[in-house]
Formats: sequence, C-alpha cells, structure tokens
Amino acid sequence: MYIHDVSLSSLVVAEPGESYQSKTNLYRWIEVLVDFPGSSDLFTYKLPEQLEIKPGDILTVPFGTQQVGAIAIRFLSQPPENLAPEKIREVEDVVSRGFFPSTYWELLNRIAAYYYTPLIQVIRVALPPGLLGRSQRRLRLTSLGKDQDVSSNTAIFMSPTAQQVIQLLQKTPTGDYSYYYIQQKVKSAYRGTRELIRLGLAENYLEPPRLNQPKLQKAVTLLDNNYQDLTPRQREIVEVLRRQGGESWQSELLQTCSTSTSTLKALEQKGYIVIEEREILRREQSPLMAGDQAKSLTAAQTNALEAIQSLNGFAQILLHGVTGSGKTEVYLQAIAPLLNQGKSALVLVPEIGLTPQLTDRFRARFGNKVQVYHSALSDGERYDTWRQMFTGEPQVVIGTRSAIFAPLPHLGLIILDEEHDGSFKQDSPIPTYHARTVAQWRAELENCPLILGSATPSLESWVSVKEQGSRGAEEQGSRGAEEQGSRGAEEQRSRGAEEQRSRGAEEQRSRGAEEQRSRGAGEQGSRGVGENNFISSPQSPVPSPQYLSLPERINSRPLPPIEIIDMRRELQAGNRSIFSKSLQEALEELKERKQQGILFIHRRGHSTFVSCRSCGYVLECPNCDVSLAYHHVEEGAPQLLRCHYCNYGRSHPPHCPECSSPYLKFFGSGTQRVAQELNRQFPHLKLIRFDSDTTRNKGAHRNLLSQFANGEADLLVGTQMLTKGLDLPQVTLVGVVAADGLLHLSDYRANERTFQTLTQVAGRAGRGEDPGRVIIQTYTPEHPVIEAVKTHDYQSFCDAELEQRQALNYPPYGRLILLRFSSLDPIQVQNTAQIIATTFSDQEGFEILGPAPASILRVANRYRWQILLKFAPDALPNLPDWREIRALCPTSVSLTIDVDPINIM
Ligand SMILES: Nc1ncnc2c1ncn2[C@@H]1O[C@H](COP(=O)(O)OP(=O)(O)OP(=O)(O)O)[C@@H](O)[C@H]1O
Ligand SMILES: [Zn+2]
Ligand SMILES: [Zn+2]
Repeated sequence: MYIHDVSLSSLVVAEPGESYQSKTNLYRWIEVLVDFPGSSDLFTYKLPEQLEIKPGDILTVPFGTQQVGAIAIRFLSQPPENLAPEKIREVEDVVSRGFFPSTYWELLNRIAAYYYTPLIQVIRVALPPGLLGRSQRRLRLTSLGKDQDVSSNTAIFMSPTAQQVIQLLQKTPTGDYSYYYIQQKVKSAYRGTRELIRLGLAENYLEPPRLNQPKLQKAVTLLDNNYQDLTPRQREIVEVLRRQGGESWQSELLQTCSTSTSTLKALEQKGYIVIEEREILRREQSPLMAGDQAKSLTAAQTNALEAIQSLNGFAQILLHGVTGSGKTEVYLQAIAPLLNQGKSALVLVPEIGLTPQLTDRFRARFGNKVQVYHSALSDGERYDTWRQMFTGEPQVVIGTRSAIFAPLPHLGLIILDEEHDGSFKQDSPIPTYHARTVAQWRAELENCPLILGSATPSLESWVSVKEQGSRGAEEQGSRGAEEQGSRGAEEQRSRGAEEQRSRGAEEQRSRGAEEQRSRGAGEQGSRGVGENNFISSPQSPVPSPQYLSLPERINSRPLPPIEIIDMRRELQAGNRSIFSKSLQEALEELKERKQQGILFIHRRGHSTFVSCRSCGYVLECPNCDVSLAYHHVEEGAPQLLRCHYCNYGRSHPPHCPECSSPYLKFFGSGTQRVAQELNRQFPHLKLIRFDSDTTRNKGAHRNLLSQFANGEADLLVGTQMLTKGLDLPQVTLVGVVAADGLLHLSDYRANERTFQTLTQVAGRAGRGEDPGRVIIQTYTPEHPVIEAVKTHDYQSFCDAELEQRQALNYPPYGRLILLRFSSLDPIQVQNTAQIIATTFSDQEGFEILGPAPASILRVANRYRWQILLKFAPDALPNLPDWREIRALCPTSVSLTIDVDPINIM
C-alpha cells in the first residue's frame, strides 16, 4: 500500500467508447479509495490478471489484516516510485461494476483539486447522506449453495475453510452474513469465500446503508380468478382485485373490502393470490397537477430555443431574460425532446422550498418524470430519489446546489436557473464549491450543453460573455432580438465549441503534468488526496458562454416603472411613518382595485436591536458579538429576544439589565414590525408574513403562497425569499421598505447583490394584465445602484461595477481564496492566523490581506479570524502546500479554505 496524491495529469480513465481492454494491458496498478474510518488517502493496488476493473467500480481489497470495501479511482502506468512493486497487494474482487462512470470520477477529482479538499470529502457531498459510511459488504448463498449438501462428494473438493463458511451460512434462514461477521467466525475466511464464489455457491453483495433501507410494503397480486371453492366474501375480494388490474397494496385492499389479513391469507393458501413485500420508492409527495401543453413561443423565445437545440455536445449559454420574459418556458421546451431521446436533464434552482411554483410547472409538463432532490428531504427520500436516478430512465431532476452531483447516466442538458444567486455557493464545510463552476465542468465532461439563466446575470458570467470577442455580448445586446438568436448560434458553431473544448483540456493536462514533474518524488508520499496545487485561471479552460437574450416580457408587457422615494424628504415633510406618502397611497388603492401587493423587508423579526434610552446599553447575545433581535408577533404574544446567528433566545426584560430603567427602545424594522404597522395603519388590508419564522414547517412555503395566489390576502410581507421566481399575475404593487440595509453590507459584492435583489423583487410586479408599480424607499436615492435599478439598466450597472472590480483586482478579474480560522480560544486562533500569514509573505504572485478578525469576531462562542489571498488576473501563482498549512493549525483551530469566496464577512 502506498499513499499518493491525486492530480489531473496522472488521471487516466477509460474514455467513453474507448476500448477498455487496451488500458488494462498498459496499466497494471490502480489507485483506490478505501472505505475505512478516518482514511482519506488513495492506496495503490495491483490489478489481478483475469479481473476486469474500471474506475468507479466498487472493490474489495486487503487492508492491514482485513478485507475492506473500496472504490476504484484510476489506473496507474507505473507503480509509485518509492514502493517496491512486489510489496503492492492485489485487488481482491469486484463487488459492483460501473457504480459511477469515469467522467463522474474525473468531476469529483477536479473538485477535490480545485477546492483543496480531500477526495473522500467530495465524494461525501456527492452521495446521499450515509451511503458510503454505512454500506456493508455481505455474502449470501446462491440457490445452488443453499441446496449444496456439504457432506456429499462434491464437497470433498472444497477446502476446509470453504466448508466452514458454507456451513455457517446454511445455518441461517436467509443464507447470508456480513463479511465482518464471517471473518470473526471463520479463520482466514476470505479464501473460503472466494472459493465459494468461484464455485457459484455464494455471491457478494453490497447492502445499502442501514438507516436507508428500501421501504417495503405488502402487495397483493391476483393469480387465478376462476372462483372455484371460494366463499362469497373471498370471491368479492378477488373481484375487487381483478377490477384494479390484478394488483393492490395490501393495506388499500383491506380497506376497500373491509376485510382482514386472515381472509387474505386463506386466499393465498388456496393459490388465488400472492402477498409479497414490494419496494416503494419514497419520493417527495407532490400535489396532482393538471397537465399542461407547450405554449407557442414568442419570437425571442423561439430564437433562444433554436440556438439551444442547434448545439451539439458541450457549450455554454447565458440566457439573459428580463423578469417575466418566459425563461422557464424555454427550459421546458428545450428539455421535452431530450426526454424522448432517452436523455435526462438537470435543473438547479437556488432554494427549492421557495419555488414550489417552478417545480409545479415542470410537473404539469412532465408528470412523474420529475424528481426533486434537495437537502430538506428525509434521508430515506434522498436515498430513494438518488437510486431512481441511477436507473437511467429519462427524467428531469430539479434540485438545489448539491443536485449537481445527481448520478444521471444519460445527461442531455444542465440548467442553472437564477445563476447569479449566492446560494449556489457552499461556504462551509469543504469543499466550498460553486454549483455553477461544477456545472461547467460536468457539462464539459458529459459533453452536454449548460444553460445559465437569469434576469440579472452574475458579473462572472457577464464578463465571460463579453470577453468572447469583439462580436460578443455588447453588440448582441443592442441588436434586435430577432436577428440575435440565430446569428449568435451561427457564430458559436463556426468558432467551434469543439476546438475550444479540446484546447482547454489540453492546456489543463500539460499544465498539470508540469507541476507534477517539478515536484520532488519524495514529497509525494506525504500528501493527501486533492491537496495538489492545481489551480486554473478564471478565463480558462472552460470556453465562454454564448449570449442569448429575452429582452422583453411576454406579450410585450412593460417592465414596471420604479419610483425612488427619498426618505429624508419624508421626514422633513413631517412623515414619521415607515411608509412614505406614495407607498401609503398605493396601499390604499390596492383594496379598491382588487389587486395584490408585495412588501420587501430586508430583515425578519420585529427590531434589529434593543437599547436603553437612559444609559445606552444594548442587549447582546452571550455567545456572539451581535445584538439580539426583538421578536414580537402580535399583541399579547410573548416578547422574545433572539440571536440571528446562533439562535439563542431569552424573554425580553422589562427593565434595562444595566441601570434598571424601564425605557427600552427598539431600532431597525423587521417583518414583524412592518406587519404590525400595516395592521395599525391599514386595518382593512389582509396580509401574510413570509419569512423564515413563518415558513419553518414542511410545506409552509407552498401553503402561504397558494393562500396568497387564491386571493386570501392583499399583501405578502417578507424577506429575501419572496424575491425568487414568484409568478403571480395579480400582483401589481411591489414596495421596498428600506433599500439601504442591503447596500450597507460591507463586502465587495454588496452592490451586485443589491442590484440583483432589487431588480428581482421589482420584477414580481405587473406580470399580468394590469400594469405594475414599484416603490423603493431609501435614504440614499443618489446611489448609483439605486439609479441603475430605477432605469432597469443592467448594462450601465455592470460597466460601473466592473470598472471598480478591475481597478482593485477583485473577481471576476482577480481571484480570491479566503482562509477562515475559528476556535473557542481567542488567543490561539489569532496566533495561528498570524503564523500562517507569515508563511505566505515570502511567496510571490498574490496579495495577502490580513490576518484580520472577521467582521463579527465571535459567533456561537467561536472566535473567527481570516486571511484573504488575492491573485492577479491570469497569474498562476505558486500556491503553498495546503497540507503544510493545515499542519500549522493546532487541533483547537479549525481552518476552512474557501476558494472563490462570495461571503467575506
Ligand atoms: N410563449 C408564451 N406565451 C404565453 N405565456 C407565456 C409564454 N412564455 C411564458 N409565458 C408565461 O409568462 C409568465 C412569465 O414567464 P416565466 O415565469 O417563465 O418568466 P421568467 O423569465 O422565468 O421570469 P423570472 O425571471 O422573473 O422568474 C409565466 O406565467 C408563463 O407561463
Ligand atoms: Zn440602561
Ligand atoms: Zn448568538
């Protein structure tokens, strides 16, 4: 055994369609990941002759004195340098073939390398929870083995261990045991088991994780219905079963016929029916949808669809469609023909609970071919949905960021809807992947198109389109929608996506190889999986997306006009309400016109902090360096103080804890306060509060949204979560109570995030017949972001913002890596951050910002420090060895390496 690191250069896997046989002749070693607690390294094994192994197969290998499960990762053409070939042990056997295709493994390896994460941890995010950890290898008798008479003549040829093992198995009613148990009971059992398998008396299998065993339910199947010797009661049951097509779940049959299990048993004994356990796949229960037909497309939609359908193999599309322009319809029609070709599609959305409407639209179109996959499913649901994907049946998987790992065998298309959304990025734990980046790799490896859809594309995507060349996005943007779709597609084709792809791959390979060579051989041994220095510059190797736009709303409906209200003026004019005059008038009109409205508030709760008027004391969280938010839903409800970081809660004190003054004042408005204020000023308006406090239970989002859609309320009052994808034609008014809270978040993405949020929330208004109206209240109306939102001017916002980013080398130009340290010990975490920062100081090619305390130093009693590394564009710096960096961290300090971080706070 030998520990070796993974790097792309030595990643040799069978390409699809390539002859695998020729590879085995070349490569006589294989690296495997062993399923052994605490082991995250790759180990090298010899390929036995006569045994076909491919990357992605599940194996058994000798490990120390045991046999353990393992996953074949990749072939090696040479044994590791400092290990004698004769010391390398052989793979024992293949348990399950083709568990994952080779492209999938390459994907996992890229993620491990790019995000500095041990491969095993990447595999853990890719698999449903618990699959790897708890799966168990077992041995069971075949029917031949069950009938084998151990004292007979044939058995004489069996070795004594094989005889012992088969006797052990025959003693159990099921004829199977775990390997672990067999090894405990029979000395050197492994030889015996191999022998039994060779003789066809026993077989290997992998038992699925214990907690997630398939769910079984009794099913009744009709065998015979010629009614002889049946009582009238029994005859009735058989008749019911026949009318149901000869099959029913037992529980349903019992209910329909009001009968008992003993009556069914009697029928079974007479040979009329069989009752057997059958597996039911647990999937999220979905409401039944009325079917829905493809809509006839607008000209711009048609152009976009044609461009998408003309793609062959890997290509990226940025589908920039204003809010309400019908992007979803384009997705649906792009997917439909794929399903008919036997392929599947993957649709990623920011937060699935928030977008039941989107899932419903897919279900209405594709029925039960739609699978929903996200972390809020129970482990059992996740496991079953995951296995359903493996069947290879054409299907549409809709999910959140981790669904990018959905094991769909024939992937025909990947879509990232609202691609700009921050929830596609994982901040912790490692790998700190961005689903967009992973989607780009996956589409490339699976050779299928990737569509990035948004009304407010991320600057990353925008820049990559612009950099595509002189005939890029800018020109296209100003061209008529008509012309643009087809021209764009043509350009793309002639430039040859193919060529780009192979170039990208080549570059990568040779770069990887170089690095590999330059590293000392001795060094290799100490490294773990995925700790190599591969890093790619932002522009390469993935080719730029093609730009498609849907510049207008459906039916040429206008985008809603946006009024900016200067709240300082309101105050000067004597209006002390949180609602401006305009907003008050607009709210008054809602009821008269039988229309609905949405009010956006940046925060939940009632007030963001509570402070004493007499001494200025601010009530703070005992575990975090933040103030406590005041929660009070309505008159008579308990008054609570809650920490929005660690969820600490306490009752609201009647007096200041410091000076006992009774005069405590509330600052900063959240959803609860706005709701209370609305109830006071507009008692006739019915409202629904929509924030993480009111949507905690499963299905709550859907319930509240359908209440609102059914007209049971006039106003929807909520946070961020109502900016995403709501398509409600009756909504004419959108109000933003205070835009400033968004702008004042102190990181380099605050402007981009504010522009996106405000544009998206504004986009909820006027999607139906009646024109919309948007009112944004702010104390800084002159802010350039607010002005760009007002004029719906994405382009000029981007230009201004990109200029700043470029000047400071921030993404999408420069690249960032954030090291986050945290510890219960305030001194140790600071010292560690300082020590590590000095190890960087002699390196060239990047700038070191920090170490600095995080903007909130303490959260949940952990002290947080960080170091930001900033790389110049196109620089391929000599990055430190992350293993060594990690080694400098004492166990009490945890380090997260966040590659391409988007939250730097
Ligand atoms: N070709 C069409 N003809 C008629 N109606 C359409 C057509 N395409 C889409 N629609 C309808 O227009 C509305 C808006 O479309 P959709 O929600 O897909 O827009 P979107 O671009 O995804 O919006 P957003 O980005 O704001 O969420 C939907 O109700 C949809 O059913
Ligand atoms: Zn006080
Ligand atoms: Zn707290």
